[in-house]
Amino acid sequence: MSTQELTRLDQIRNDIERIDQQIVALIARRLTLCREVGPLKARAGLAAHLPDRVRLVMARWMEDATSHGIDPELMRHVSALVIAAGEKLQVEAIVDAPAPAS
Ligand SMILES: C=C(O[C@@H]1C=C(C(=O)O)C=C[C@H]1O)C(=O)O
Repeated sequence: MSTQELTRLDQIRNDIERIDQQIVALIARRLTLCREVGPLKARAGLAAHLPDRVRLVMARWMEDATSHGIDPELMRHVSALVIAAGEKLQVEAIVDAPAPAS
């Protein structure tokens, strides 16, 4: 491998690591919002898991994947994991939430 190629490999790996940090930060932000929505939905009598909404959100991830030229099946799996993690946090937030003043 030439010195030029080794330099390029280093650059690419640095870019990948930066992107990984951004992905984690964005997922953390999304999960924080999902947690916040839990008690609001509970007060509105809505379940943490809403199948119609999940279908819509997953379809959007998959459409976006297609428009970026990547496999929508990858995003089906990723979105399912991210959504399930958010729903778990919602349930925990509902259990932890103080009872509303009547
Ligand atoms: C965040 C919500 O709650 C759940 C999580 C969703 C998500 O992570 O996108 C979508 C629907 C619900 O199953 C919501 O109702 O908007």
